[in-house]
Amino acid sequence: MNILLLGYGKMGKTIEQIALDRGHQIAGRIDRMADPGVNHTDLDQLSTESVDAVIEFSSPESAVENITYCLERGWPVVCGTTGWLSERASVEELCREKKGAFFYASNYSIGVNLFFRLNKTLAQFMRNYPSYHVSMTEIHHTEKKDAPSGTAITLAEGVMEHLPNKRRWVGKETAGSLVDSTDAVEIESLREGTVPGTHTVRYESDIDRIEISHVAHSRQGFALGAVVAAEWIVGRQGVFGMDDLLGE
Ligand SMILES: NC(=O)C1=CN([C@@H]2O[C@H](COP(=O)(O)OP(=O)(O)OC[C@H]3O[C@@H](n4cnc5c(N)ncnc54)[C@H](OP(=O)(O)O)[C@@H]3O)[C@@H](O)[C@H]2O)C=CC1
Ligand SMILES: O=C(O)C1=N[C@H](C(=O)O)C[C@H](O)C1
Repeated sequence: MNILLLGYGKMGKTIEQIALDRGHQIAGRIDRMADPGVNHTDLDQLSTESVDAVIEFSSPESAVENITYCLERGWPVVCGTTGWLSERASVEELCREKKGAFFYASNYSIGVNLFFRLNKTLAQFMRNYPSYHVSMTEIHHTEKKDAPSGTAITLAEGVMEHLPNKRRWVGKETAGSLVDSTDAVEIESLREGTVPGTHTVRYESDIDRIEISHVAHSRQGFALGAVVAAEWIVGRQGVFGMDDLLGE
């Protein structure tokens, strides 16, 4: 399969290695260009048939433009970029309108997706124990542009699904300035060295603490999941996520 890489940074390079190991070819590698027009000129030179699927791991500012371009060209897109989800509805709408294929996951690692399920199950248990206060911490490398991480937001959404008194999430720094944050899941974002991604969900009472954590040792799991999603999306039409790939 011919894969176009949009974003050729830490993730793009890891994905390339895994894609080659799995027998795929790289149709192109597009990284940041000073002038966005230059970027598209490069893409315009690729024939539609030379790309079977696009894997997009760029930046919060460029993701929507990149995805839109690919959907217009009829290329299936697997996107891992975080920090752009306020525009998710319009991207998904465009995908349906174009009868295209779009796959998004805040985290492509199988382990994290198991952790998402564990998080929901734990939240279901905790529903009957309101003396426990839920909060989260995510730790990433210092180059990360967005906070909280996309994964932390997905975890907070999983908690909100099962704890009726939690209706939104807030960054820890904002929580302190709110008059009332009792209806919010507080997320602390820490940036340290080269940490690939650590997420902790915590339930704290006066008596004790229950905590679950996922610690990524490298970017391999994220990259492998994205390549598997690209293999899976070819020939499909619609808007997809990891539950479609892994089975509910
Ligand atoms: N869903 C998941 O499983 C995972 C998601 N991520 C997310 O993926 C994204 C990328 O992460 P990572 O690779 O670590 O980040 P990097 O900063 O290492 O790489 C991103 C690359 O994209 C380039 N870029 C910027 N603008 C464009 C553009 N318009 N078109 C193409 N490329 C562009 C950047 O160039 P320049 O440096 O010049 O700006 C950079 O080289 C982030 O949003 C991150 O949160 C990361 C890991 C896992
Ligand atoms: O930027 C990163 O590195 C990561 N981003 C994703 C996120 O925001 O959740 C996934 C992973 O944690 C690594």
